[in-house]
Amino acid sequence: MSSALLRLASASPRRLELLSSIGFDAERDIEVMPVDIDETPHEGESPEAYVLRLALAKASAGAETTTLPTLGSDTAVVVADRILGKPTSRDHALDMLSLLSGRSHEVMTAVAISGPEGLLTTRVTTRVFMRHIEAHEMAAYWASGEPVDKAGGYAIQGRAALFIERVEGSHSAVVGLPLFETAKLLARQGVSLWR
Ligand SMILES: Cc1cn([C@H]2C[C@H](O)[C@@H](COP(=O)(O)OP(=O)(O)OP(=O)(O)O)O2)c(=O)[nH]c1=O
Repeated sequence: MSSALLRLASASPRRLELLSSIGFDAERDIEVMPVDIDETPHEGESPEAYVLRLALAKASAGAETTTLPTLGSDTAVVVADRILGKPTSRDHALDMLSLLSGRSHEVMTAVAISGPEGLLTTRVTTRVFMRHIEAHEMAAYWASGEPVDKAGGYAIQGRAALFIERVEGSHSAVVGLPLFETAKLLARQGVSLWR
């Protein structure tokens, strides 16, 4: 019988790593079950509503086949009211980096956790300040392979740290899961980190 404490409805290796970093055993405590949902924003949907809707959809879909508390999350990069998803091509990635270069933007991450208390949610917005990125740096960054599966086409936990002057808010939320807020929700659902 599985002794897992939590189902993670996510294909993101970052979310699993983040949960491991606060004391979960990735193999024993977490059952990973990615769910496939349509991530297209609705017409006129605000970025705040968008990330919350997707986190709820992931948690709900993941919870259908388990009695374990189930976590779904979504991260979006938002600049000038535009939601930047994951780049679909080199040009798309370079366009995104050009938009982000030399200014600040917001990263919104929503988390939904189902469990005995029903569906609990939280949303964290973090401001990320990027320096100007030269065209040759953007090209080299794309060639590194890092932007591919990242919202906004960059990874703060990787080489994009070279471009990021500072962050106001939650660093872990930018990587994919706001750990402080997530641990509070988990505790409310009866998932304790201190065993
Ligand atoms: C901005 C940023 C995003 N990301 C990643 C986190 C997420 O994995 C991804 C945002 O896409 P999401 O759609 O939130 O997540 P996902 O598709 O990877 O996984 P799932 O939907 O199955 O949970 O971008 C970083 O790793 N570093 C960063 O600095």
